Amino acid sequence: MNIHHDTRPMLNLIRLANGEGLDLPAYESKGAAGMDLRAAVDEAAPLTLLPGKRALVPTGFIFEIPEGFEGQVRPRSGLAFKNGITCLNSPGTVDSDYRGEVKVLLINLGEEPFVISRGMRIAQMVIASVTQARVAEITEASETMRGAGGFGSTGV
Ligand SMILES: O=c1ccn([C@H]2C[C@H](O)[C@@H](COP(=O)(O)OP(=O)(O)OP(=O)(O)O)O2)c(=O)[nH]1
Ligand SMILES: [Mg+2]
Repeated sequence: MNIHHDTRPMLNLIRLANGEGLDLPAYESKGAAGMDLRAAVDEAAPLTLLPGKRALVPTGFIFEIPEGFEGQVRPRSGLAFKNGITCLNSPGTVDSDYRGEVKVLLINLGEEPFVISRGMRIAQMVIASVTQARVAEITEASETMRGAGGFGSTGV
């Protein structure tokens, strides 16, 4: 018998009151890296983001990111290209121990007001594995060819 076992990490979601009726965050194509996040703004009160302004937009869900992973909140290129809408803290970091509502910090870098209505796909979240390092203070760094050269030291 052929047993198909889904080995993908499990992402548990808790729907909050403001997420009532919203589609679950979802991968919009088979190979999509990120799941689209929807705006959990009030149906009767869309959010207007004026040029140059920012807003923390709720998603309506608590994400239980599995241990050893993070959620990266990234802009959608279509909104960035067409409307100048991006994530100010891109990529946003959702820690695996965070138990608050995931929110998206959007900024309008465009020239027109942008209206965010309920259910609009405003950003995407990529689940990525994380390595935590141990930290040790030392007095001398090991020698390398590069040394302290950086910020364009190798030329263009
Ligand atoms: O785009 C984002 C970024 C962060 N968060 C939540 C989840 C994350 O685990 C928490 C803290 O984020 P971060 O560490 O980036 O912010 P901070 O300014 O360092 O806050 P804190 O002191 O709470 O860590 O805020 C979001 O919901 N969306
Ligand atoms: Mg932090």
